[in-house]
Amino acid sequence: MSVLPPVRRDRIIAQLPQYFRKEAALHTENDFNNKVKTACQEQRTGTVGRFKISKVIVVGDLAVGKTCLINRFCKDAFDKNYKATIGVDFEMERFEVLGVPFSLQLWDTAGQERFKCIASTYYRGAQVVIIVFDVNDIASLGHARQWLEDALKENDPTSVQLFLVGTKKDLSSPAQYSRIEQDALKLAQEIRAEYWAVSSLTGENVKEFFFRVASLAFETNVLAELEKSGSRQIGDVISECPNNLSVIIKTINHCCNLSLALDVII
Ligand SMILES: Nc1nc2c(ncn2[C@@H]2O[C@H](COP(=O)(O)OP(=O)(O)OP(=O)(O)O)[C@@H](O)[C@H]2O)c(=O)[nH]1
Repeated sequence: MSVLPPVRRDRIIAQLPQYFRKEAALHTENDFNNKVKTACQEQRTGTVGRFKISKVIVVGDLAVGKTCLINRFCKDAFDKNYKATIGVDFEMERFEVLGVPFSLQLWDTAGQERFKCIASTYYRGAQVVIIVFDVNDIASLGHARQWLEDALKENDPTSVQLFLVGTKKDLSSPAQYSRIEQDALKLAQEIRAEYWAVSSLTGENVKEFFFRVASLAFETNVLAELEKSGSRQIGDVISECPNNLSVIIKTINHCCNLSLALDVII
């Protein structure tokens, strides 16, 4: 029996949320993968839905707005006073995707240099890396590659899903914003990240962004589970082969000619 309360109604995802910019999206499908949808309908999602929690790390320069981004989504709160994160902090967020429970563990890490070595010890095991920069501070975008490199040192680069997120959109004029967006899109394409721009002050795009993160992480996890169970089936067949082969060989030995043996086997 589950002791957890039901998932909040505003954390239920029934449709794949769309990307922010087509040119820097992890994928551009309009809907969840068909195999994933079928697996969810048939309740064949393996560990996803029972034990699976995806680890998400949020990294980026100091004061770019990592804590505010997480707090806007998880607590619907915004604090205009800056309080540096010391080391790390984390929030759990529960979703229901295509009827299946799914949780994200959101790790808020410190951007300040002196706390970086504590924070980096928590990078390991991340399935999603969110690199945050301030759209009003081009230097913070320039440092994104270094944050990525540090995060990937602790993780398998081929299995991590990357997001590049520009914050504080409310502080930037449309002209200023569109200039930095060009650079951000270019970088996102180069590092194969999905690009988003948000404001934690107004809440613009914050929920959409985290719904997209949860959905893509969920989809990847279910596909991995399906692959695992598929290779298990092939493995089972292979492990049965020696038996089948020995039956065939024995049958051939007992029959006086090959065509008779084949008749018996088939
Ligand atoms: N106007 C505006 N201010 C923001 C926004 N997001 C964050 N801020 C402000 O930026 C400052 C830094 O925000 P934090 O979320 O604490 O930054 P951080 O990246 O977590 O900082 P570290 O913990 O030091 O790494 C705070 O004063 C916030 O109020 C936003 O979307 N709009």
